Amino acid sequence: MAVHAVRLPATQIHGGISANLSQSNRKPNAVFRFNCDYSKRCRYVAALPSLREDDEHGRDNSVRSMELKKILEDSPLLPKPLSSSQLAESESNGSRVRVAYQGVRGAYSESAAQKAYPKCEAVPCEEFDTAFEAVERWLVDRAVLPIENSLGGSIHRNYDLLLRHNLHIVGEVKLAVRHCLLANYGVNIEDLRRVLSHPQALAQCENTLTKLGLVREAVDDTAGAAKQIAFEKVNDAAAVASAEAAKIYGLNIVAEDIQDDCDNVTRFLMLAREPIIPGTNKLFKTSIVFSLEEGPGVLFKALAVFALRQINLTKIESRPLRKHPLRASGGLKYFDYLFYVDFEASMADEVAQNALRHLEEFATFLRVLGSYPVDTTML
Ligand SMILES: O=C(O)C(=O)C[C@]1(C(=O)O)C=C[C@@H](O)C=C1
Repeated sequence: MAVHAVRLPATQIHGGISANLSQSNRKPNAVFRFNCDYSKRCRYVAALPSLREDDEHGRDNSVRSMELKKILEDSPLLPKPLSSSQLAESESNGSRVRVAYQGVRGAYSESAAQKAYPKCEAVPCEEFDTAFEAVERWLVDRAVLPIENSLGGSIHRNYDLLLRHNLHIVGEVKLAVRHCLLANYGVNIEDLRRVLSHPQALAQCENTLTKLGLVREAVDDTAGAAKQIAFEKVNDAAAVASAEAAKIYGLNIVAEDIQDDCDNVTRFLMLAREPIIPGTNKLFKTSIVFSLEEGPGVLFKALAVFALRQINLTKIESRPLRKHPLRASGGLKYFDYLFYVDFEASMADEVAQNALRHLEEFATFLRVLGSYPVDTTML
């Protein structure tokens, strides 16, 4: 068993995090952990004979202590002291980082977590909120959550949670999503009446599912749907999920690439307790959220602060301002909104700082959610 800085009941360490997070909100003692079995180490050290003046072969103490040192250094059971190069490496590949994602094993979000932090320990969470809280309470180091999809659009829940929680966006990762139709072995496509999946996944396969005439049933995540089909051994239903989920839950792929467009990409956000220091050495993006007074042209004016400075906007999303969703004016009621904007510039760029200073002059609220490197990988 790995030694974890945050002690959780075994079910939480191995089985993911459920919605009840009240058990632990302590900070860990150390950020880095060693993958070493300490109980084995104690047994190993105790088994070593104690140092005497000389041993049965007549070797003196200094020779023996060198041998001992070598044994201890070479032992795979003992942790090696961390070196600076290891620290730098673990930061770049995410090793030893615990990353929360929503769903069960085999979910696309798990693949996104692994793409973002290649050697991380991916920790499944029941809900999006749980993943946010797990980071806030130091149960994990990061969360990787979907924010938008090229076919299905925005994942509104996560926009709302970004504002409700105090995490920072430290990166983004784009994942090509290729859906399969999974059923139990022996079940043919003609036997199917129902299909289970995450609502986003069902929406991304709208055309295929309509052609097949299947009744949609929404569940928490794609891999959860696959798990349910396998565990309940149903023969009239299939799951929309990944080929990876088929392997994990022992299902048969009855149809491949069933998404409505071959370019089906989901963008995920990497979230952390602390922001990263924005740079100018690569392409950066900044995400902000703001609200405005009601009135003609106010949104036009807000977006002009970027246009005037040649700053490219990559996303704009509006969400109801939950605590004050309606505003009364002149006997009429207006909806009140929050605007989420992503723009292509780093907060280290003076031009971006000027744009936000300008926006601040008339925005009723403004928060920078993060300034982070753009995911430029080709999909
Ligand atoms: O259900 C999953 O596998 C997820 O990771 C969730 C999710 C989403 O929320 O959009 C992620 C990627 C796909 O777009 C479909 C579903």
